[in-house]
Amino acid sequence: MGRFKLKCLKCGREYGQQYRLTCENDDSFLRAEYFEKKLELRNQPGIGRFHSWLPIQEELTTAAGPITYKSEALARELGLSNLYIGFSGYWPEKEAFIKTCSFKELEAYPTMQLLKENGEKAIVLASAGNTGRAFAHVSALTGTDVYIVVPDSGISALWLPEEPTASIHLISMSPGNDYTDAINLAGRVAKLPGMVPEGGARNVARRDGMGTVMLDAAVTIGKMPDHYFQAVGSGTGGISAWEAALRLRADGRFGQKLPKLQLAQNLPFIPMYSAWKEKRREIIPELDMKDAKKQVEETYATVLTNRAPPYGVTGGLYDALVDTDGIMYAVTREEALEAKALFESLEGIDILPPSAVAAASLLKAIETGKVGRDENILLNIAGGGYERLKEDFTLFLISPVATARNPDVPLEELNI
Ligand SMILES: Cc1ncc(COP(=O)(O)O)c(C=O)c1O
Repeated sequence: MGRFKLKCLKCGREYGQQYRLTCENDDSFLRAEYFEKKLELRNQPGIGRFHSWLPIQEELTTAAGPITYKSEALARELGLSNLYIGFSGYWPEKEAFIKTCSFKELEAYPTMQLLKENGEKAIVLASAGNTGRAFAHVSALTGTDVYIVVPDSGISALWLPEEPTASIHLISMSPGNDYTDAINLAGRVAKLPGMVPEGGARNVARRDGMGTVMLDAAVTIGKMPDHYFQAVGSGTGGISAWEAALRLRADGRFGQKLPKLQLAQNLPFIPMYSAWKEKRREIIPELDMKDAKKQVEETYATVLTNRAPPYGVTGGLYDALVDTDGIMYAVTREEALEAKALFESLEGIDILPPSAVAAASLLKAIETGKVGRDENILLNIAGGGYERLKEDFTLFLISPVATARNPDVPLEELNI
């Protein structure tokens, strides 16, 4: 028996339960409509708790999942009385067991499960680093084949807390290619027979997996937070938080006001910030990311550099920002580094660069009066605990099976 249907957000066309990324009529997002309208927590240790709103049949049993806790030290320092930290990473003392250290693992488990339930064999994705690591880890655990295309800047992020398996096929790109080049090459590889494109933000399993950060926060706090802080590159996490909030609102037990999305990009690469500042649905490359490749190279949090984010598409980040009366921030490298040091010294766990950008945006929001001292604030620390993980695990680098010169190389050359 099915648990959900897919619905096109533009034309309303409905599809049954399947691995589908697009509507046949238009380019809008599809959204999962679950038959369970109330969130009913399952007795699982991690993300599987939120089975009600994950697009899969079988419950996930992994210990990896989002955790939420109320900050004391950072909250005191910032003068906030209800600051909650959503932490996706490794921090066993807080029961956080995401061993690839980012919320991308929350996307990977339901996506790979949905793939399996639909009888598909191999999935193809592009990654700036963290997503690839997450999918490689789940591939190592499940044996499902993954083809991961990563730009040179992301290769050092492709490590695992276990020995890599033959099911992981890593394709690197030579220097000069960025994340968007990796997306373009992955798109071509995905057209080979037997391959399924992962789909990025179009993949409902990815979005609803990431949405569990908001669900966990609402369950922990007892209601939806007033504000949601996250650093964005594609914006998928922001879209996911919004969609999760829509479901929580319809549930009725978690409040009726949608959390205000407060999202950050890292200077100098800030296309969505730049477009949203003018309330434009379109990103205009000449205005919003002039000299994009150079900007990308200069950006501290490299995973936040997507040149083709799902911003203007129906159901994308622009719609999420409009619906939640959202705000975007542009954060400098120095601001991020300062916020990282502050967070780590007060909260006692190391965090990844994008999380530092998110923390810096919270500091800006306080300075400019964009949050009230007593409001419920959710700071999504979407990646962290890497240093903590190294204390407990040996890490293994994944070796590429091929290196591509550019996104247009003949695929035979890659020998995959
Ligand atoms: C730790 C972390 N935070 C934030 C992001 C941005 O995610 P998105 O823009 O897809 O929401 C990423 C992307 O890789 C990430 O790895």
